[in-house]
Amino acid sequence: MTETTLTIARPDDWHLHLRDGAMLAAVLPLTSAVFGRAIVMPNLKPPIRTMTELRAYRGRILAALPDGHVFQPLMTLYLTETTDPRDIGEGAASGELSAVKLYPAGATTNSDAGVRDFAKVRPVLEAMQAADVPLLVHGEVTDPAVDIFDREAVFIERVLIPLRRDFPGLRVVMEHVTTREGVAYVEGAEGRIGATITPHHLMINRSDIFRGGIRPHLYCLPIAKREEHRLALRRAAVSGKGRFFLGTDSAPHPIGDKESACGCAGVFNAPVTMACLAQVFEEEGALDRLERFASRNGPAFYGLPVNEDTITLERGAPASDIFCDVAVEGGGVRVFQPDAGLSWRVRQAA
Ligand SMILES: NC(=O)N[C@@H](CC(=O)O)C(=O)O
Ligand SMILES: [Zn+2]
Ligand SMILES: [Zn+2]
Repeated sequence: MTETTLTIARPDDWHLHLRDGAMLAAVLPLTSAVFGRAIVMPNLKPPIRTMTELRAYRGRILAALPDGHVFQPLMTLYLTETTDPRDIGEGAASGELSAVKLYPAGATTNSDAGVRDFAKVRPVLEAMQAADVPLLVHGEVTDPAVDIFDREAVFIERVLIPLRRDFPGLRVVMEHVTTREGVAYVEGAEGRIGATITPHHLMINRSDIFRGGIRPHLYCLPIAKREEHRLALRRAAVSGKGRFFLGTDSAPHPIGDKESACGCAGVFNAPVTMACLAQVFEEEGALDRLERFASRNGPAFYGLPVNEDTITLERGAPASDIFCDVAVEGGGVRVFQPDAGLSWRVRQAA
């Protein structure tokens, strides 16, 4: 008999963009209705570079939480060539700093303040290794000579392997892994490494971005790759292996910024993440391993307890308005919509 409901420990999102201001207020409730915690990305304009900025941003997130939502934002600092190593020690000691994010300068949305010269951030990486603060990497090289579809694999060879050799005790997460090479590296590497996987990279390949015309709402970075890579990501996600866990990379942008002559990168999936995952895990015959991917492996990697309460997924079409644009002053945000539709939904509290 096929299951019609699935109850799992409340999931967490280990890679989320909440933005700020009106956008934060519009998108946060869609995450906090379902997820217990999220690693909040620091690529605001300007980015979150100091513990003072981090505390203020955390306060704005908590202030934007709807009544009745129990949600813990786990805060990150944006690594720059001028990051103060003392901020790392202070943030780790107080428990306010969950991780530090490395954006190679120019790699993605709001990454201009990122790292160009890795020698300049060595003292910060040393402080992180000493205080056991994880380094989260946007793993793409920015060398324009490297083809966009190869940038993740080249990053592993040119940046990640040497960096981990120099800092063998540093905990590292390859964020939004998109390739067979990324999966193979994370599976085989020694030491403490994990990888987040997004729902959209489990559902689309690069051809989908151009199916019937150019579809800017499927454009994100790292860009979706060939089908063989999507299948490798699926195998990793459903494997149950502790190194792979959910990071939605839900990245809202105003529709006008995506539907543009130079559209920006990011897929907004927060309202449909768990329905998408139930679909993927069912297709893979692995619904029994969804809880590990979404609720257990992440806390284990970050050294946190699994959430004590649960959510229930049920078979059935999601509410008809789930794909409606999310209203934000100055223009809406388009929700990720798989072509095949969705046949699971999160049960709403009675
Ligand atoms: N993933 C994306 O395409 N965009 C993210 C940045 C990022 O995670 O690289 C964003 O902030 O919009
Ligand atoms: Zn990224
Ligand atoms: Zn991201």
